[in-house]
Amino acid sequence: MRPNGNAALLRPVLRLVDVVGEHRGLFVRSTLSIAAFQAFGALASGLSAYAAAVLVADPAGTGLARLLLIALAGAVIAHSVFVWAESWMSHVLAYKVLDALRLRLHDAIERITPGGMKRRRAGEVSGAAMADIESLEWFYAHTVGAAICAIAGPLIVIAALFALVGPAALIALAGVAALLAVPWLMGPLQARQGKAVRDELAELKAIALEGAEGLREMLSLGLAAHQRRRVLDTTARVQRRKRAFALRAGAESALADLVVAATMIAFVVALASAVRAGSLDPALFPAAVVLLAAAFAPAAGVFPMFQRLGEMSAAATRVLDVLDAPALVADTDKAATGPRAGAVRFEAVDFAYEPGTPVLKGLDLAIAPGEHVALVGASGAGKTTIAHLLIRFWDPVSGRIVLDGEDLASMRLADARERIALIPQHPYVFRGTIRSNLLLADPDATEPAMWKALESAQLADTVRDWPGGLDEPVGENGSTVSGGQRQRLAIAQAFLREPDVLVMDEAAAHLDAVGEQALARAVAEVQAGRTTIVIAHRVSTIRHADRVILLVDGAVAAEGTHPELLERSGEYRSLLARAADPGAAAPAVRRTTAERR
Ligand SMILES: Nc1ncnc2c1ncn2[C@@H]1O[C@H](COP(=O)(O)OP(=O)(O)OP(=O)(O)O)[C@@H](O)[C@H]1O
Repeated sequence: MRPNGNAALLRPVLRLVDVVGEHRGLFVRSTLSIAAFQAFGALASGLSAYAAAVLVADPAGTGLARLLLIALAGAVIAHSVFVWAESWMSHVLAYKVLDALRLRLHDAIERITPGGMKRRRAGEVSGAAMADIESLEWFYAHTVGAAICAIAGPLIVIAALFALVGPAALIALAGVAALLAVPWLMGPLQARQGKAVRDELAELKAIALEGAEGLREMLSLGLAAHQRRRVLDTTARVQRRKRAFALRAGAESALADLVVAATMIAFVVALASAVRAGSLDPALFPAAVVLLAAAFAPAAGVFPMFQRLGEMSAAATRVLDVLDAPALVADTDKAATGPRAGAVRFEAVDFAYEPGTPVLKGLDLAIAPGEHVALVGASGAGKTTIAHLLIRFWDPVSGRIVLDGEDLASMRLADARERIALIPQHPYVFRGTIRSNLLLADPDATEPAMWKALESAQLADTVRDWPGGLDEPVGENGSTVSGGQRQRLAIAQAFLREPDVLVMDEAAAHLDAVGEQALARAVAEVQAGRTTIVIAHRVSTIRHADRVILLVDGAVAAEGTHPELLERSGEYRSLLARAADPGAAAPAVRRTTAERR
């Protein structure tokens, strides 16, 4: 066992406990309700046993027996009322805790931007957002109160036992302490085994996902049998880990049962000798035994919490990992006030993703309002980086980017991203319909405005031909729309958003001739009257640009119109030659950023 194993497991869990503190009143009421129903439950058990003993001695049921039965009825009703109250309050609390945790996580994800996600797989983050938050909600809203009562409840019952039977109650105290010690001592082992199960399950999930996503490649490479073996081997490992976990959990339960039985026997023996010695009223004997069982009940209830402590700790660590991630770009409250023309200037911009590996080196670039610029350069030259700096996924290490005379880094993030829009190579299409995706760009867009945007994006005819029209479902991440349609849908969204500056990473993948023409027309429409920076992969786009900027190693190597560059720059000519004849290209030229990620 690692020293302080449980303390280390509890630390991340306790760091988030303030989500309950935000609703202290509700938490206290819910915990008091747990204590109350446990106390009334114990009282009802004790009273029924005592009443039974009294009735045995006085079958007519007069005097004390009648009083005891009335008190018993009262205790049972109070128990039920508090069970109901606790269930109601803990659900309200659960909802509020869930709300608070989701909000914190959402704010953190937004704050750290895709830049901060680079070492985190999207699945890990969404896992933290969904599954981890759900399990933490269970813990904070339903378990922390129960854990407090697991200590407080037995102490109250033992105090009552002490009043009834004297020092024999110390046996109960020792028994409850031993019962709580079982999961506490086993905690670190349980956490290690739980982690092993989760790791193997994650591996199995990844293999299964890979099998589904890479099915075509797997079949064409004849790897189906290999994939089946991987799934079976990992399943076997998962089962082995689960078996070890179950064996330990079973041993834990058996040990707990032994502790309860040993305590019970010692207690009964002690009470029996007290009755024999005449120091205990025999009528109290059954009630005391029943109360001992009632003292164990809340302590046993804390077992599931201990059994999930490792899981809770891992969940809290993953959530904290996201919450603690530093913001890569600082937001301000300052609303942009200046004119909105779409003039962009890079002033001596240096940028590096990793210290010591510069990507942009003293980049100077001035783009006039309404100008159409094509950014070209070999793979890795820094084109996508420029796009990402413009929408502030990162800020420059030094130098500045100026939009209409204002430093982008001092602008409110929401303003900057309203004024500069990015259409990536593979725009994300959200689950829903064409309409719901368009409404994301402008929630107030009217139907005619949506059709107009689709017309301009050369997508209206396609959407009209679909049976659902605007309400055609687009499947998960737009699985039912083609690459070209996806970009045109993003262009339609850009029409609805009306940004001052549009940055577009042109699709590098081969489109069919019709799709290519439609996309070119859509691009031409969306560029009209708007500053546009296109990361260009097609000579047709480059040819139509007002200015072509050739990037080499994060700096401008040449700029001018396409014919000018053809004439002046040997580097430009060889880049175009490589693009026209990919067979001759160095591998780096052909692999795009999207493919590398
Ligand atoms: N998130 C990142 N973390 C670390 N390095 C990165 C990251 N993104 C890009 N780079 C590196 O920065 C350099 C510039 O990349 P960038 O994506 O801007 O090039 P690019 O010109 O757009 O290339 P492509 O045409 O292949 O898309 C490359 O060396 C790349 O490996």
